[in-house]
Parts: sequence; C-alpha cells; structure tokens
Amino acid sequence: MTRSLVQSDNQPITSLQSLHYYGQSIWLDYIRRSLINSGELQELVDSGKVQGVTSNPAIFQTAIAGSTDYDQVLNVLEQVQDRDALSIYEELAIADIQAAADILLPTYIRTQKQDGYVSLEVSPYLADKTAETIAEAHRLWQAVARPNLMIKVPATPEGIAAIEALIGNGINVNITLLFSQSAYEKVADAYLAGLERFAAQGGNVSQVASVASFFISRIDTAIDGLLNAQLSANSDSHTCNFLRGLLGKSAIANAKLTYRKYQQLYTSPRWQKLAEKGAHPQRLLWASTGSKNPHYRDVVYVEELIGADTVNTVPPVTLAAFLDHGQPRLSLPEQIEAAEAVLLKLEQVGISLSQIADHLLQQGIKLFQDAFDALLSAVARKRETILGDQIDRMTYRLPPALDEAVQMHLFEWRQSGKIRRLWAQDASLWTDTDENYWLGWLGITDDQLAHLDPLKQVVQAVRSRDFTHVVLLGMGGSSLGPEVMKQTFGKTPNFPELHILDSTDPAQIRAIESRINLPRTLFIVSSKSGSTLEPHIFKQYFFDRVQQIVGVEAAGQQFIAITDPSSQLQQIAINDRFYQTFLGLPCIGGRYSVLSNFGMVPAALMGVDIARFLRLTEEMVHSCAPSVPAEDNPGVVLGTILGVLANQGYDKVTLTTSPSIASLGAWLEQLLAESTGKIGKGIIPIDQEALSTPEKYGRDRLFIYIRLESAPNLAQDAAIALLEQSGFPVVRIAVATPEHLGQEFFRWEIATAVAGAILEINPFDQPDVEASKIATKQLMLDYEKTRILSTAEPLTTQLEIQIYSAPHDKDAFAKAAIENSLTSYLRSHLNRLKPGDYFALLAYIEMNPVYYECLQAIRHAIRDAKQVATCLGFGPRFLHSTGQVYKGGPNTGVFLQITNEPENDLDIPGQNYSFGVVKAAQAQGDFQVLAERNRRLLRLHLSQNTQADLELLQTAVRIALI
Ligand SMILES: O=C(CO)[C@@H](O)[C@H](O)[C@H](O)[C@H](O)COP(=O)(O)O
Ligand SMILES: O=C[C@H](O)COP(=O)(O)O
Repeated sequence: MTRSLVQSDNQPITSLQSLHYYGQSIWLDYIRRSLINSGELQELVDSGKVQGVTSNPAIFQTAIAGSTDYDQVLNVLEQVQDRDALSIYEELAIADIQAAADILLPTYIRTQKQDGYVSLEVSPYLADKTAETIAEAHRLWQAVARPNLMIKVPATPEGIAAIEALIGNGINVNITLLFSQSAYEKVADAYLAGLERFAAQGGNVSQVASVASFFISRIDTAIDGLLNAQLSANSDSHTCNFLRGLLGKSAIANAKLTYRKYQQLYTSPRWQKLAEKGAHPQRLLWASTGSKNPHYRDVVYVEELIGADTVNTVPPVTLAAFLDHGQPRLSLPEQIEAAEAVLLKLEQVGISLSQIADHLLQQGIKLFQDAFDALLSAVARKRETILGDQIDRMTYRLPPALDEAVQMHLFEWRQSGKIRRLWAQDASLWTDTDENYWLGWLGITDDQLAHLDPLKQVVQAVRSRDFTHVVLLGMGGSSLGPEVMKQTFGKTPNFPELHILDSTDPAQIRAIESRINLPRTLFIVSSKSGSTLEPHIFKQYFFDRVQQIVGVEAAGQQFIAITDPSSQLQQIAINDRFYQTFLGLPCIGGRYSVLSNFGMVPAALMGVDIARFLRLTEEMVHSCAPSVPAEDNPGVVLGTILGVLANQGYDKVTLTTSPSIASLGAWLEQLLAESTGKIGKGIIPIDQEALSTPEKYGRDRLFIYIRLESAPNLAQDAAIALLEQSGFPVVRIAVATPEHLGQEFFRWEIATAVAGAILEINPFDQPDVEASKIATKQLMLDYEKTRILSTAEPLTTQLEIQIYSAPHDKDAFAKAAIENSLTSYLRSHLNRLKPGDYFALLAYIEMNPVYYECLQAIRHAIRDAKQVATCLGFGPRFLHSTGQVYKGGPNTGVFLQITNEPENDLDIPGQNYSFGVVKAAQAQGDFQVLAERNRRLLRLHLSQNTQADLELLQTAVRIALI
C-alpha cells in the first residue's frame, strides 16, 4: 500500500459514512499477507471503511511476485519441495483468503450476508471452459471453506454458463470482467435461474449471494483512445468540440444505464418470487475504479457511481484519495438521459460500445492470464532457488537469431497454453492422430510411488535367494533405461550384479554367459509388446540353459517378466511358471517407459533405492507441470530449443555426458531419434562422438552438455567452453548426483514431446522401425523354408572384405570400380558427404571394447576430415533406436554397414535357425529398407578375423579421406 489507510485519514469516516447512507458498500480491491498480518485489514474493517475484499490474478501477482511478504514460507524447503508452482500459489492465496474471510466474518453476520465477502478467482485459463470452471469453483469453495467466500468467474459465454450451476449449488459467485449491458443481462438471468434451481432443490436462497463486477475505467481508456485518434485526424472545430465533449464520459454513462437495468430487473415478478424466499439481489459491483487518466479526478469513479444496493471495490490509492477528498452524493440515478445521449453520440462517431466490450473482455482474460503466468513464474523461480541442487539446472547460450526464434516460440507456447494442452493429452498439439493415448508417462512417478510395495517385496524375496547376477533380456525401450542404471550405479553391495543382453551377436551372447553363474542368475525378460523377436529367443536360449542345470520345474523360478497386460510374453511367463510378472502400462510407449516397471524393476533388483530416485524425479515433474509457464518450464525450454533449432538446420544434437553417466547418451539417442525421425524430418542425436575443436564441426550442430557435478571431466568443460565461445549453440545441464538421472529422464521426455509438436510429427510412433522388422521377418521365413539366407553378389572382395552396394546406388561406385580397391570404394562413398549430412556406422558385430575403439577411430577421422556429424550404432540394438531416424528422417545420412562372418554360431533351442542367422537377416533387412528409402549406402562384410579387418578398414578410411 502506498500509504496507511488506517492512520492517515483526516476526514475519518465522513465520506464513507455517506456512501453507506446512500446504500453503497466499499470493498477493497487488494490483498496481500502483510495487509493481514500487520492488522491493517482488521483496522479497515473495524473502522467501517471496508466491508469486503476482492482479489484477482493481477492482485496476487503483485502480492506474491512483487513483495517479500511470502518469503518466510517460500524460503522453507519443505514448503516447496514435492509441489508445483500452482499448488504453492494456491496454498498461499487460500491462506490469505481464509484469513481475510475470518476478519470479515463479523461484517458478514452483522449485515445479514449482504457484505463481508472475500473473492477468489478461478484460473483465467478456464475462461472458455464451463465444466472445468464449475469443477474448479467447487474445489476452491471446499478448500477455502468459508461461508463468506465468493468465487470469481469471468463473464465469458462459458463463464456465464457456469453461473447457474454454481448458484444452483449454493456457491457465492462474483462475475467479473463485465463491460456491457447485454452481458450484464445474461449474468443477471443466470443468477436468477441459479437461485430458482437452488430453491427447487430445497436450498435456502437467503444463504447465497452474488455480485456482478462491472468494469469502469478500462472503458474510458479504450474509448478515449479512439476519440483522441479521431481528434488528431480532425481539424474541424465543431467536430473536435463534439468529440472532446465525449472524453471521459462513456464508462460512467455505461454504468448508469446498467444500473437502471438492474433496478428494472429486480422489480420484476420473477424476482419478487425469489425475494419472498429471502433471496438477495445480485448487486452491481463497480470494478476497475482506480482513475487511470491523470487529468481526471482521482476519485471520479467513486464519486460518480454512488447509488443504493451497489458495491465499489477500490484499490488502496483510490480509497485513500476518497477518504482524503472524496465528495459523495447520490450520483448514479442522476442524468440518465445525458448518459443515453453519450452512448448515442458514440455511435454517431462510429464507436461501437459492444465491440469495445467484446475486445475488453478478451483483453481482460489475456491480462489475467499474463498476470497469472508472471505469478506462477515467480513462484517457480523461488521454488527452484530454495530447492538448490535438489533440482538439475539448465542454462543455454544460442546465437542471437536462434535465441530470438526460441524466445518467440516459448512466448507462443505460453500464450496459447500449449503446455497445459500437452498435460491434458490433447492430440491436436501434434498430428491429431492417437497421441493422446501415449501420454501415460506424464503421471508415472506418482503412480510408481503409490505402488512400490509389491516391488519391494519381490526385491526382498529375490535377495533372500542369493542371486549373484541379474540378466535383463530386452531391446530398445526395454533395455536402454536399465543399461543407464547399471552403468551409472554399478554393483551395489549385497545385491546381484545387473547385465543387459540386447544383441543377437553370438559372441556377445557368449560373453554375457561367461560373466554369470547360471544357477545363481535371475533373468528378466522385458518386452512391452511381449512379441519382440530378440527377447523371445534370448529367453529360449537361457531358459534351456537353466533348465539343463536345475530341471524343467525349477527353471521358471529364475525368470521374471516385465510386459504389458495380455501379451504373448505374459502367457509364456504363466506357462513356464515364471517367478513373477510385472505389468507395464499400455499407455506408455517403450522409449518413455524407463520410470515405469521397465526401468524401475531391474534398478530395484540391482539395489537402487527406487523410492528416493522417484521422489527426486518428482521435483522435475513439478518443475515441468502444466502450470509452469513455458519460459520457466525446464522441459518446455529444452524441447523448444531442440525443435526450433532442428527446424533451422541445427538438427545434429551432440550429446556430451560426464564419463560416469555416459550411458545416458544411448537412452537419449533412442528417445530423440525414434520420436522425432520420421516423414523426412527429425533430430539426429550424436552420442559418444569425442569433443574436438570448433573447426571440426559444421554449423548444423547443437551441443548439449550433461555434466555430473559430483564427477565432472575438465577436458569436456574446456572443450564445451571453447565451442560456446566460437558461437555454437550450447545447452548445459548440471546433474547434481547420479540419483538425479530420473529428473533427466523426465525432462527429456517432456522436451521430446515438445520438440515433436514444433516439428509437427507424432513423437510416439515408430513407423520405420516396423519396416525393417517386416523385412527381417520375411528373410527369416524364407530361410526357414530354404535354409539359405539369400544375399546379393558383392561388387568385389578386397583382402577378404566383401563390398556390397544397393541396387539404386550402383552408379555412385562406377569410378571406384575402375580402381577396384577398398580405398576407392570408401573414397567414392565418403565423398558424397556434404555440409549438413551425417555419417553413420551400422556395425553388426560384437560390441566389445576393441571393436568399439576401432569404429570410434573411423568415425572421428571422418568427422575431422569432412566436418560432418557421425554416429555409431551396433546392430541389432540400434534398429530399436536410431534406426528409425536413419530410415524415416531426412535423407542426409551416408551409411556404412559392417557385418562379419560369425566365428562361432549359436543355436537357438526350439528354432531351426541360429543367432548368427537372425543377426545376418537383421542386417540384411536393415540394408534393404535403407536402400528402398534411397539412402546412400555401402556394406562391408568382414571375415572371421574381424579385428584385423577393422584395423585394415581404419587405414583404408584414412587413405580415402586424403
Ligand atoms: O472484478 C473485480 C472484483 O470483483 C476486481 O478485482 C477487478 O478485477 C479489478 O477491479 C480490476 O481488474 C482492476 O482493473 P484496472 O484498475 O487494472 O483496470
Ligand atoms: O524400443 C522398443 C523395442 O523395439 C522393444 O520393444 P518391446 O519392449 O515391445 O520388446
């Protein structure tokens, strides 16, 4: 308050006493905690200056965002953790409203429910939603739980439609943002209908009250603006005088005529019937009565609007001014004809009051939405400050043009309430197909936390069985999350060690088998669909192996399934008497499933404290809540950067993660590539590419540095700083400890959904992954019939390496064929890389450290020579991940597929094909589909001496790049 209203009144009550004498009540259009805590409101009420209080989102914005009144509460960690900005705001606002209501209760009783009300407004985002407004009004009514509360509802058509229902339920309503007589009539009609409904249900209508908040000063501001524009365009003195005569007249004229309408309405026979039952008329309440034009009297909208059965809600300055020099008179009934003349004259000069009223209503909603957003932003920021390193921080630096585009999008996301639409599962945010079905992950942390007991029990039981190892058999969304947990958390003392199998490579399967103790190993078969080929055959293999040792009856006791309800795997688990089956939620797609049973069950079994992990994750869920405005919503900000930059050609997202959380990259790769890479669009995630100096990169890169604050890598810090200084777009995410990774899972899921909306794709399907599955399946069927995996003839064989091209691509190698060497083919292939392209190694070989290093050396040599982004994927695992964007995304990839002659194949029990055949069919199916999609493609088939061939290849690539 600019001055104390309690102490400085020279003319104590006289001016206000006159208002009461004329039948008008004064309410205070203001609230904040210090007004209550200081005793000032009590004084205002006790001294009879104020008989009610109104609030709105702008008032709470000023109170909470613009003062330190609430810091005592907001600075307490326990008050802000585990909550989102909206619930924190509501708790503060509700406490204020309750306290004010308690102060005003004696007034309410003394005036027999005429005065003594405090108003609380529903969310301005519900202005066009009737059912939601009704629900929110009920919720707030119950939360405040005071008889002298009024719920404020805007006078939009949808808001007006809610009035009857609310009054009919005995809830006091203040209808706000009224600008026109016609809207007022509808509001009054809805009030009467509500009372009739309430009475018909046996309600006591004398218990219900309502006011119609008619806005004043904004009308003058709008119309004076138009009059002044006409004045500056006019030189005719007669016209100018006419126009000048209308300045500052419209709002009061409009109010006077509305008041006349009120008087007519509340003498009607319809009203009489209700009045006989004790109903209170719905009084007109003059709102927006602070004078905005310094040339007008500062109390003009009080002095000119005094009449019986009205309320004027005034801001503190206006109240102080009126107390100081207000001159009350019974002004409302005066000069009604003059008021009519004013409105007629406005029409004559082409000013439509009804159009202005419509505009002001829309603008009023908008202003309250903006104020609400600013308020929620302020709360969100205060919350994050208090949370400190409990919440992962994100900062970014973008080149100015990109930054401007990102800010524009964020503004647009906030303005059009898109984050609310995302949480409301509105498919039209994307392609309006079935996206609404796939958003179950939004509420998964809550859900998991509520159902932890069965998991805890299984973990206990498993521990008592003394397993040394747990092996997860799964692909993509069912394996990459557990892989992050395994790589990040390692082995927990007294818990079994987790291993992941997501490859059909016989050597890789053998490698896993060699690391475990079969009779003391628990197997988790994890597949959402329950019909994916790989986990199915992994299970067959290991079930058979275990069965051979422990017998057919006991084998199932070493198996757990994680799958969606009614899947084929669930049936297998029943048939084979698995120890346990955990079910997934069908409304969560695989790559969004890490925080559900698919990620949490393996993590719990390896000893991660899941309850703590999920609770920490919830902090990010709250930070990304629908109420947190786009600019302060970490998931939305990241997603906007990803989407906007991809649309501007910065579609290679280079993921740099601190070494101890490096496996997060593969999870992110799947999320980004599978979600966004389709219909020729998409983000190309670049994982595990070592950082280099700026000249090695093209201007198609966005660098995202996920830094583990507890174990950072200084070389990464330096390289990122250099890239940032060189003008590359850089996003930095600071992860306090590995336990915060859940926050990143959730942030990135929101971000991916947002990026998907910006790219205008469906981020929840994976159409092109299916294509290679189908091709593989066909090859396998043919194999089962013929026992031959048909394959094309190589172009040539060089030093035991067979070279294959795709039919559509043969011409590209005409020159290479002349020289006919490994180097010449590689040169022709790599020379096709242009700025903006990317290079991908698709390696269908064992994923072991030696091969990995060789392949990494190859990709880095290509990156350095060509300044293109490079990827490395091991087959078949990448088929369930980046495979989607390679086939469905932009045709900017240059692919080198690497296969090898299996040294030691492995049979699959119960099948007439081996793992080697499956892997070969997968590589071939992948090659076929890439070829069908006209991708630039070359395949090298290495001999059994894979390591030597890889070294040879490394040399050949270096020569080819010269
Ligand atoms: O509607 C009510 C009370 O019912 C008020 O709180 C109303 O929102 C305020 O008077 C206005 O928003 C203030 O408007 P203005 O003075 O900023 O034009
Ligand atoms: O990312 C998902 C993989 O394609 C595996 O699917 P799944 O969990 O249904 O077996």
